[in-house]
Amino acid sequence: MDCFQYKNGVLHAEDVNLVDIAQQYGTPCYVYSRTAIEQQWHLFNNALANYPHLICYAVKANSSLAILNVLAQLGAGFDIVSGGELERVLQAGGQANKIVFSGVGKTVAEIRRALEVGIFCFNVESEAELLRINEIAGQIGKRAPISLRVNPDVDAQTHPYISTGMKQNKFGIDITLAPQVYAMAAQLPHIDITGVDCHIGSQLTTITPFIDAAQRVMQLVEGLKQQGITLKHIDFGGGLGVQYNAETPPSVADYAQALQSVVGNSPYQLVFEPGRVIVANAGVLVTKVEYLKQTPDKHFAIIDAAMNDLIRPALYSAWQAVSPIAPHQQGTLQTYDIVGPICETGDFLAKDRELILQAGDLLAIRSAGAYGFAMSSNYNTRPRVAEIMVYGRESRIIRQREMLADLWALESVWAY
Ligand SMILES: Cc1ncc(COP(=O)(O)O)c(C=O)c1O
Ligand SMILES: N[C@@H](CCCC[NH3+])C(=O)O
Repeated sequence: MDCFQYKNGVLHAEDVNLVDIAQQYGTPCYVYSRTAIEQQWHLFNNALANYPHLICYAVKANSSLAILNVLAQLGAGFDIVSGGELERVLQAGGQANKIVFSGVGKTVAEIRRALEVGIFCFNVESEAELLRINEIAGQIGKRAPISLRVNPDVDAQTHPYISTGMKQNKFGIDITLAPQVYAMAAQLPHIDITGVDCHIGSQLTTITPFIDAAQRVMQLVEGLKQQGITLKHIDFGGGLGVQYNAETPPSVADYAQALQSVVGNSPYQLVFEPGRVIVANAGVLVTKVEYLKQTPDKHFAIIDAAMNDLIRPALYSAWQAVSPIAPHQQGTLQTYDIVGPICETGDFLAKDRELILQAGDLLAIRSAGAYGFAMSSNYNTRPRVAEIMVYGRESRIIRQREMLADLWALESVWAY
């Protein structure tokens, strides 16, 4: 079920009218549908029902405590990439023993804390990191569960900035070198080898790169067995794409089926790290048109949200749908660039959209639940916006709009 639908000519989040949301909480604001998140979770979980599995939601996609809490209650594990994300997950009620820790730059303090709370596994991205984890585990009298994140050199056919599984990327350990790094790990006194991991990129819309990578990982796993190294789990990362526009990403069921068939009847626990597919289409950014502006060349709709609130269009030329919340029944269709008030030409949320608009209209930027608020900033001294969660007929504020004083609370002037 699509949780964002028009009812009586007004866009709703579940049963809540988005005009009412804008009045109650102000604009801009992010609005998330709790039901949509739950639906996506169940879709993913059910698709893996026949296999022992652990779904570790990728916290970076949307790390709001309320969203982490919804997923924790559903039994999710979490994929984290920083000490900050670790504390967020614990704060939101997530279980430490369902956390995988990815990322190329884990610090001493982050590793120590993860060992102390007892995470499921470190996804190790280099030999140097492996040695560091071994040393810290030794110092505090623990054994560290690890998997190597391997780089299978597969083209994920996505935007180059979010492709991670090619030789020239900084991520993972070259898969051809992995057998020798596993051999080294097996000799380290404070390391427990538990699995293997691979994440080749984000917003993948075809299944072939996933299958290519999985086949390479399975070859490695077979080779390791001959070396006397038996794994317990295989982590296929995240990356499944969603529909923003005309993409036709594989369904969750087809994706899960394809990967399970590569693994066959092997006795491994399968781990996944989905982010976007769980939350992207569960959120919208609600914004108001401040002005309409016409130049000899163009029509602009200047809105109260900007690239600091949602950077994906500026950063990746990403396309996200723009829906009028209470569309006009009549008026003139114009082709608008939807732009923010920030002093950058790259400050656009959408380009060339055919809309009937007036100043004061409310718009919903769709598919904004993933990598939206999480990537927002205070550029141009703009307070980060409020976040609202909707469930059925109810809405709650899950993050207050920042106040200006918050923005300089940590600063001081140097009176000289
Ligand atoms: C290691 C890792 N796991 C999981 C994800 C989640 O990816 P996605 O949101 O595309 O599912 C990412 C981001 O691409 C990542 O870097
Ligand atoms: N931030 C990216 C996804 C990056 C995934 C991080 N590994 C996006 O908005 O599409």
